[in-house]
Amino acid sequence: MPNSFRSRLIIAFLLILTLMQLTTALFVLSATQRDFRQQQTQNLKIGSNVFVEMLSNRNKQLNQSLSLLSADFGFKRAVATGEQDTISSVLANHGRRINADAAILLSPQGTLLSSSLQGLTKANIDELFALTKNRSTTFEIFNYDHSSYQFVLQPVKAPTLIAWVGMGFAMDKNVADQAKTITGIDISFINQSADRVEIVSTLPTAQQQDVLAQMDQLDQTIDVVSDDVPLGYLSTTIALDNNSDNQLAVLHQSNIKWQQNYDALRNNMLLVFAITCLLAFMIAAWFAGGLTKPIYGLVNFARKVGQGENPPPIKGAPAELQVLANTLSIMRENIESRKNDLVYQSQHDNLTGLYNRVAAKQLLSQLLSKMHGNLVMIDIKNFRHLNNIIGFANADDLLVLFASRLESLSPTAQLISRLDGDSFLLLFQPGIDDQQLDNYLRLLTQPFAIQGSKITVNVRVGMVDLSRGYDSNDIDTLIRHAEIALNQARMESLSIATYQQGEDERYLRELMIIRDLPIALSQAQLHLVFQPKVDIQTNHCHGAETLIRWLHPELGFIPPDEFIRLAENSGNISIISEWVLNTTIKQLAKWQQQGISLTVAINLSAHDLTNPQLPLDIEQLLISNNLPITALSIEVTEGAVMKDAQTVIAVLQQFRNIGISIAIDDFGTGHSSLAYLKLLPVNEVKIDRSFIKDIHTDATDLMIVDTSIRLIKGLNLSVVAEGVESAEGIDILRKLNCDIIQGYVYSKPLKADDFIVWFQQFNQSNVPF
Ligand SMILES: Nc1nc2c(ncn2[C@@H]2O[C@H](COP(=O)(O)OP(=O)(O)OP(=O)(O)O)[C@@H](O)[C@H]2O)c(=O)[nH]1
Repeated sequence: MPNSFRSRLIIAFLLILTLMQLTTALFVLSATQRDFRQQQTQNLKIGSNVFVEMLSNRNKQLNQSLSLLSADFGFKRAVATGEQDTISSVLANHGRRINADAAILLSPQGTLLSSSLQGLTKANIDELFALTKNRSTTFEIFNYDHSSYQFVLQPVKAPTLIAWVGMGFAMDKNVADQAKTITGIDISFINQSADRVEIVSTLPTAQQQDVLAQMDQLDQTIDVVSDDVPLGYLSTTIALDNNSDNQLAVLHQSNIKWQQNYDALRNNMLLVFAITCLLAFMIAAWFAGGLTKPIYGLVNFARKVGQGENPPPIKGAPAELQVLANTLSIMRENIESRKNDLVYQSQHDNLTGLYNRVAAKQLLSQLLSKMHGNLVMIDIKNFRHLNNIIGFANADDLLVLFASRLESLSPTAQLISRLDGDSFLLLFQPGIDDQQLDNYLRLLTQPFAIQGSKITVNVRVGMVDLSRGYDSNDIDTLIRHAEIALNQARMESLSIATYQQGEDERYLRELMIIRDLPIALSQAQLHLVFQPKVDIQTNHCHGAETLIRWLHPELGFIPPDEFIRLAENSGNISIISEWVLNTTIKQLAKWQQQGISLTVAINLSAHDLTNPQLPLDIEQLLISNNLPITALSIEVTEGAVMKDAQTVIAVLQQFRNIGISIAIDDFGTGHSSLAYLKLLPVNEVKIDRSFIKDIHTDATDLMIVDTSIRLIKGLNLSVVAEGVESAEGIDILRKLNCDIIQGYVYSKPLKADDFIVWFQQFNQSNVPF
């Protein structure tokens, strides 16, 4: 079945038409057939009546002729006198006059007196009398010698009955032809007896035989018509004698003419049918073409809409299709607009309307064809805190104002995007110089009016110089470099940091260190070493400073400064301090059990020093390990104290109160002043190695250390010199009245077991340096 609408329409049209035509033809042909048959039957009936009438007329003719004969005086005398010649002559003359085929004279008793029929028997004569006596039809047929005769018998009276005279016509071919001439219908006379059947007919010989062969199909009721006896004829039968069915007249109405008419009608109808079909096909094709053209137009229209095109409106289409096309157009517009919305949303930040990270990356890859300018990442400092203070909704408003200010400031950035939270990425081409950036940031951080209040924000900036060479495949690298720079600014508390070559590797290393630190603790990659602290006045070692070491499986030895700084920045320092504290105490307890008493100093970070609970926890730990409070001392850097001096001093005071000794580490390297020392509850000050290591050669260092020792001593604090590497150094420091020395000159930091061996040997030998 073809698929196209047009073909289906044509087929449907033709099917309907064919069905209608076939139905009509069926009705017409069957009505015609019925009508023709009725006409045939009617013809047959009329023919039968005419035929019967014809026989009746002939009967009358016979009667009249016999009446004249029996009234004829000469004839009566001849009969009465028995004049045989006269009788024969009169009978012959009379018979000839009416063309009778048979003439007989019988005595009143039935004896044959004269006859034109040879061999007439007594039985024949009895049959004739019987016919005459039982006369009931308008004619009587006498069967003689396998032939039928229409026969009439009348009495001859003078005045009494003197004889019977009879005459008859043979039912022969002439009669049949006559009847056919009058009725136009073929006729057959059939005479059947026990031994033979005779037929006289107007039909051709072949059909005559067919009739005889089909005798059993003939119904002898006059009104009943038999079909196809013989083939191509309707036949009706008239029984000629009353008593038997031996003599029949069968009328045959040929239906050839009717069949020809019928065939002609059928053929004409077929012709009309064919022509109508052809015409119908042409009309259907034309009509379907007209009907489907706008539909195909619509299909094309829909296809183009489906391909995302905007096709022109369909012209000349019916209103319904026009509505459909318009609906499709509207649908396309809606889809387009929704797609645009989606594209916009996928590229823009919902809150500020700036480009988002995805769009920023795409745009950067396009804009980076010009290899110059600066990529600037701006982050609002402590935005989390600000969120908490002014509330999320107000912080949102602030971000919106911040974003629109970014767009309004000069120099105008080619790309302004919000990467996430409080982080923005800007591309300046052809670059922004330091002064312009300072100015830009100054204007950017002007107070924002939020709910009637003025909110000031501080920002930090990570910057990348694009002239270093990035291409469109390096966008992720480029953004990471900006993040590294920003992170550096965050770590180093700078406002602006610019990415330097190589920082990427450092950044990755640092990320790895930060990531691996917690694992390192649980997998025992960290261990403690102990560096002796020797009292140079007594030449005795009372204790050591414990230092942490990390042997990373991939990076190897990681300097403690590096990972401690990273742990501090990443907020992991407390887990290191906790580990150091626990491990040291465990080691001290072990030594204690071995009868070795000494004081080990641990380093605490700025973060640890803001925990007011720490001194009590440490005290508790010492007690629970049966260690004296003097077993542990703490070292803190100037920097750690300065970060939050008030809180730290309070915590230090607690340490002091419970009897834990406190040392200020790396003295001289920070920006603290001696004035602070006075306020700090410390016992000891450690002069940084940078002043000590060259003390025997560098007069300035000597002078600084001398002055420092004097001042520290003036505050009643012990002095520790770090990084002493030579015996001269010891001598000088001893002369300068330094109390304790820590350095390679005695020992580098040692693992616990090595340290304790060194410790015992040193104190036993007690050899002065
Ligand atoms: N109001 C608001 N806050 C957001 C939005 N997106 C992220 N934030 C918040 O922004 C803060 C960003 O935190 P951080 O990246 O630690 O930023 P910070 O507090 O400025 O920290 P530093 O950058 O180190 O100074 C988090 O508290 C987020 O919940 C936002 O759309 N609206």
